[in-house]
Amino acid sequence: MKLARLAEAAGIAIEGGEDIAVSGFAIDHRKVAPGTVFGAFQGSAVNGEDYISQAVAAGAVAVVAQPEATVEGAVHIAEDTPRRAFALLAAQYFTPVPKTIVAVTGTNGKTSTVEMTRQLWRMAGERAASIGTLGVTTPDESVSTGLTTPDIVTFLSNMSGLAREGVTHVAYEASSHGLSQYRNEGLPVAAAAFTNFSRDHLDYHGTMDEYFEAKMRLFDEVVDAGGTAVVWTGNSEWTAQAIERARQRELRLFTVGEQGEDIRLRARTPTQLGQELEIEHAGETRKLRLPLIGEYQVANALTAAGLAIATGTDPAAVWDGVSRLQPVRGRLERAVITATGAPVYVDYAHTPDALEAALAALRPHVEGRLLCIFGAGGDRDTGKRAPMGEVASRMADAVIVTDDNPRGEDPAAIRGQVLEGAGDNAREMADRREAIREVIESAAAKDIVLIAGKGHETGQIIGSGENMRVEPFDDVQVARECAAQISKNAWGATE
Ligand SMILES: CC(=O)N[C@H]1[C@@H](OP(=O)(O)OP(=O)(O)OC[C@H]2O[C@@H](n3ccc(=O)[nH]c3=O)[C@H](O)[C@@H]2O)O[C@H](CO)[C@@H](O)[C@@H]1O[C@H](C)C(=O)N[C@@H](C)C(=O)N[C@H](CCC(=O)O)C(=O)O
Ligand SMILES: Nc1ncnc2c1ncn2[C@@H]1O[C@H](COP(=O)(O)OP(=O)(O)OP(=O)(O)O)[C@@H](O)[C@H]1O
Ligand SMILES: N[C@H](CCC[C@H](N)C(=O)O)C(=O)O
Ligand SMILES: [Mg+2]
Repeated sequence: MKLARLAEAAGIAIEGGEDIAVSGFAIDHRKVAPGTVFGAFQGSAVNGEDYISQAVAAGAVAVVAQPEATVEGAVHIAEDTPRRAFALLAAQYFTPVPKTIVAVTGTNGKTSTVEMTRQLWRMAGERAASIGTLGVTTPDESVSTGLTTPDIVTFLSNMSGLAREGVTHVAYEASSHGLSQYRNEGLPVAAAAFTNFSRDHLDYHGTMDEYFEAKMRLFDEVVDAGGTAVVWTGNSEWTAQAIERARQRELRLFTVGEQGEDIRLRARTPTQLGQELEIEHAGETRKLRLPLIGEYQVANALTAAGLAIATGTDPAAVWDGVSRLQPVRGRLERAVITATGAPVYVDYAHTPDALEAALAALRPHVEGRLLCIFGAGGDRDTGKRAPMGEVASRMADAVIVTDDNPRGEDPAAIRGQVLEGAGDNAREMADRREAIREVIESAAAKDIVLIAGKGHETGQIIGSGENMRVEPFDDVQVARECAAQISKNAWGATE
């Protein structure tokens, strides 16, 4: 494909390029091969512009970079927002793409919502996939990408790969990092959802307002003009602002929730294994059985239903699908029931709001004590730690603060910061496996155990840079091993 043609289709002005053939795109100079367009971006760790000459030496035919950057020996595509221009250009190269694409943003619930949207489409007979924290999930397999929002080249090539496999519907998760770094751009996005907004990632965004602005790029710029904004109507001021932004862009507004205009949640009754919902849609009231526990999953399931309906799926098939939704890996996943009969749940709550939602989800099912084990990640927003301690202490009966990916920080210092917000019912225990073992051992028949923070993760990240190592650790698996070991001991079996 010729550079000039790609640029023209992307609406980017360049001089020449008629004879230059493009054979790929890269944002890391180590991935440049002859014929590559290189995106040189200023990052938070290094400046990609420092690698331009090495990229050209490796065969880059064009470099998308700020006007001030020096490019010799290749076409300089000079743009003030090079990440955006690069995305638009690359999107012309990675084709075809699935015909129906939707995106989900919000502090919590993105992974659950994209996964449920995928399930609803699939049950309605579409070939559907999702992209997010759990990786790329297609009708045939699930492959992890490492990040919630992959880099732009991986993202676009995944999208066209999915289209080539015959996938027609994709729901992707738009994290605030991904949005602010233009990691998913350039594709037609028919509908975008906003789940909720609360504290996280202030290490990166600085203030709540800036964090919100990053998310709002989804409504302001990424979703198609004339597309749909699906908004879960929590009670927060942020929801109202998101609705206002959708109005300003003249998007079709589709609101969901207790105050929802399009899908109204009229009643919710927890049952032993799920919940009964009464909803109103298109002037009709209907009762649904959601086979998942937790109020927060109602928000995600109905937001997913909104996305499916907004993209033309038959509502009858959507409502039928809601009653058959499968649990999302690591989100209130029941790992095991202890020998005494206490269920042990694993959840990915890693913000104060999510921890509150997860504990609130379990509370109606608790007849004895609610026991909670969690930690906070290193090299991440430090200000969320004490509020997480406060929430856990307030909502659970007993709390153990342990380690969760300490990365480059001193784990004891992280635990200390969490404990600053916690009360007398909380204590610390560095070793996560030990903490899980002890709680499972002490859990009585009517207790419920929540192990929060790592969800689907399969490793404990310790150290950073060259000293970084990942020790295998899977909360679900560890809980099962501990429960099995304890029941074996209880029955007097020998090793
Ligand atoms: C802070 C952050 O988000 N960093 C991400 C970002 O890096 P950056 O653009 O700042 O890159 P940088 O490392 O400073 O390098 C600048 C540029 O130079 C290039 N480079 C760099 C070195 C070199 O030798 N040659 C070279 O060309 C890099 O490819 C890059 O284009 O872009 C990189 C490529 O896309 C990501 O790998 C990297 O994710 C890091 C590893 C990370 O930990 N990100 C986390 C915080 C993250 O993004 N999380 C969110 C999830 C949040 C949530 O779910 O709530 C996510 O979407 O995954
Ligand atoms: N709608 C919701 N409201 C409040 N909390 C939620 C909601 N959905 C999920 N949570 C909480 O957040 C955790 C993470 O959920 P999920 O993975 O779906 O969110 P996410 O937005 O993708 O998170 P991340 O930013 O890490 O990718 C859940 O395990 C649960 O504790
Ligand atoms: N995507 C989130 C996940 C955090 C999960 C938690 N286990 C941690 O490591 O903090 C982040 O990168 O902040
Ligand atoms: Mg996610």
